[in-house]
Amino acid sequence: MGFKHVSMPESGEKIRVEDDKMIVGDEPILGYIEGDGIGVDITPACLKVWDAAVEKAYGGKRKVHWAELYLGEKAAGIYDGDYFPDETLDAIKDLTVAIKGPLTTPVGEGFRSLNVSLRQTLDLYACVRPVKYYQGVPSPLRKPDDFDVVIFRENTEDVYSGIEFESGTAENEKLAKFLREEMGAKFFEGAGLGVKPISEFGTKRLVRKAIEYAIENDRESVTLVHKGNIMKFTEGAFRKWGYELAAEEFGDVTITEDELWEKHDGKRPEGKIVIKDRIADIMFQLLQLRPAEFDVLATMNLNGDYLSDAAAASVGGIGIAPGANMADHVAVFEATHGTAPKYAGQDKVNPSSLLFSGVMMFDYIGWPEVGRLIEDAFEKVVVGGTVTYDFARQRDDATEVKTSGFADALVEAIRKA
Ligand SMILES: NC(=O)C1=CN([C@@H]2O[C@H](COP(=O)(O)OP(=O)(O)OC[C@H]3O[C@@H](n4cnc5c(N)ncnc54)[C@H](OP(=O)(O)O)[C@@H]3O)[C@@H](O)[C@H]2O)C=CC1
Ligand SMILES: O=C(O)CCC(=O)C(=O)O
Ligand SMILES: [Mg+2]
Repeated sequence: MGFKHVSMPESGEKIRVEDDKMIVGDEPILGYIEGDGIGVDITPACLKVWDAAVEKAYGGKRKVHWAELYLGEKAAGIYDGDYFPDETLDAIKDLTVAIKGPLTTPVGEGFRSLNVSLRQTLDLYACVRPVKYYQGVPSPLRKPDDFDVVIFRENTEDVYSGIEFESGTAENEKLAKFLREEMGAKFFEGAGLGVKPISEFGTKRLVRKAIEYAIENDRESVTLVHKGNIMKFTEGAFRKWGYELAAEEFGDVTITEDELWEKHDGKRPEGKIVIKDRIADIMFQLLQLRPAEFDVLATMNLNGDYLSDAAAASVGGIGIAPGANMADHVAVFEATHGTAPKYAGQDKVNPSSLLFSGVMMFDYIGWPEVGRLIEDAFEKVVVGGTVTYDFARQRDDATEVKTSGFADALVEAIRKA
C-alpha cells in the first residue's frame, strides 16, 4: 500500500487475520497517533515505557515497530488542512491495531468529533473501558479495592452519532413541521433537534461482545444500563434486546437476576453469568456505594461516556482510566480523557490513561507479560510516592513529578523488576 505521509517502518511485520484469528509475529508494526493538546506530553512518555516493558519481558526476542499515523491538528498541518485523512484510516485497517492520544472537538460549532467519526468510519462498535483500583492511587471510596468493572459502551449510535439539526436552519424547520404536523409531537418553537437511533443490530452486537468478554474473563454478571423508563423505544428497547440476545445466544451460560431469585434464592449457580439491568441514574449512585455488586456493564453511547468518567473518578480520575474502540478485527486503543488544553505542552499530566490503554493493547495482541510488568511498576512507583500533579494534590505524602519524570520512574522500575 503506497502512503503519502505515513512512513511504515522498514522492518517488522503487519498483524494478519486468518480464519477469524489474529496472527502476531515477534516484531509487529503497531500504529500510533500522538493526539492533540496533552498528546505531545503523554504519547512520547508512554512509547518509552511500552518499549522498556517489551524489552524487559522478552529480552530482545520481541520488539514493536511503531508507525506514526496522523489525525487531528497534527494531520491538518501535514495534510493541507485535512484533520481526518483517508490514508490514516487505510493504515489503521491495514495494521488492524493502533493506539491514539486524545483529539480536540470544538463545542457548539465547527467540525464534528473526529473520535466519533473514527469509530463510525471503522465501525469500532464497542468502546471498552475497564475501571479498577491500583494500590497507592488516591480514591474517595472507603473500599476502593471493591471497584473492578468493565464498561462496554455502544460506540456508533445514540444521540452521540451526530444526527442533529440546528435551530433556525431549513432542515430543522422541515423536520419540526413534520414532527408537529404528521407525528403529533409537541416542543418549543425554534428548538434544536437531535435524533437518537438505537437499533436491535447495534444493541445485540454490543451486548454479545460484553457477554463474550464476561465468559472469557470469568466475570459474574453483565448489567444492562439504560433509561428505559423514560425513553421507552430507544433505551427501553436496548434493555429488551439485551435480554433477548442473552437468552438466544448464551442461554446455557447465563441466568437472569429474576431467575436467580425465583429459582436459586439469590445464589449464583456455578459457571452462570447473571444478566441484570439497572436504570442509568441510580447506576451512578450504586457504583459509588456498592461497586462490588457490579462487574461488566453494557450501555449505550451517551450513558457510557458519562458513566466511564464518573467511574474513573472513584479510582483516581480520568488521568488513569484506559479504553479501547473495538470492531471484530480492528482495534484502536485510546485514553478516556480529552486533550486537557490548559496543560498542553507542560509535561505535567498523568500519562497513565494512555499507558494502561497500551496495557490493554498488549493483552489484546497476546503479549500479557508486558502489561503485568507495567502494572507492577505503576503500583511500585505510585505507592513509593512518585506521582503526577493529579495524584499529588490528593496525597500529602507524595512527590510531584512531571509526565516525563513519571515515565522515567516507571522505566527504572521495569528494568529493575
Ligand atoms: N477520546 C478523546 O479524544 C476525547 C476528546 N475530548 C476532547 O478534549 C477536549 C477537552 O475536553 P474536556 O472536557 O476539558 O476534558 P479533558 O479530559 O480534556 O480534561 C478535563 C480535566 O480532566 C483532567 N485530566 C484530563 N486528562 C488528564 C490527565 N492525563 N492527567 C490528569 N488529569 C487529566 C484535568 O483536570 P483538572 O482540571 O482537575 O486538573 C482536565 O482539566 C475537548 O475538545 C473534547 O472534545 C474529550 C474526551 C475524550
Ligand atoms: O470526541 C470527543 O471530543 C469526546 C469523546 C468523549 O468524551 C469520549 O469518547 O469519551
Ligand atoms: Mg468522554
